[in-house]
Amino acid sequence: MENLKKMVGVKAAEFVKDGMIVGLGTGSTAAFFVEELGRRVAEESLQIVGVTTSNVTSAQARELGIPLKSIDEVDFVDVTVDGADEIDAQLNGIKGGGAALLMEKIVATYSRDYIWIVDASKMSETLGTFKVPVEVVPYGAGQVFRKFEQAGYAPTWRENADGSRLLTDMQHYIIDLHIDKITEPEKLARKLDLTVGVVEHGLFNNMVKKVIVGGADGVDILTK
Ligand SMILES: O=C(CO)[C@H](O)[C@H](O)COP(=O)(O)O
Repeated sequence: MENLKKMVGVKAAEFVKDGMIVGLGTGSTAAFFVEELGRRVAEESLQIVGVTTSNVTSAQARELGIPLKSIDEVDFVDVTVDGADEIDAQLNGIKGGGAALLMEKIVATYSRDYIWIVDASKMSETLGTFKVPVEVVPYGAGQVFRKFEQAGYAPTWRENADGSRLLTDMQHYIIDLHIDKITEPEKLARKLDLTVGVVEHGLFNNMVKKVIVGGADGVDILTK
């Protein structure tokens, strides 16, 4: 599995050229992409500026010597490469397994090209195998949780290893929704968008342009 993640991370780095502003995703797969960019910065004098999607990725990029800017310091991002938790046949996806969905969605929104890198186990016909993370402001979060219970979404709080409630980099909570088959991801996204207290959710519908999938037979590139 680690080999597959590395393979797609290195492949995605081929889309990064000198002078680009690059969105740096979050997670174990995106970390291989960032690592490869760091190698090229050090060994090949690759000139790029990174815009990161989490504190963890910022720390990794700094360690590797990749120059960084915030999303507000750039006009746009040339290309963002990120992982995903589940992708359906139409290339809609669920993200946020690493609790970075808000920053990830903001950076993706201002990116001219947006690429996901995954191993083949993340691909499915219909979304729903993975939980849908929803980022909520702490004030009134219990009310939002109850609303999700009443809607039949079987919500759970995202917690740290010690059982305390996880706070995102943006100081919000995550409520995970367990919905079996999400046949209409756009309808669900609209409902979540309209829920007061919800900052963002992990449904990334119609956003990605390319998916690089690593499997036993090598790398496959799916485009939209
Ligand atoms: O959305 C994310 C973080 O919020 C990650 O991209 C997603 O969870 C995939 O991570 P990994 O590559 O470790 O499986």
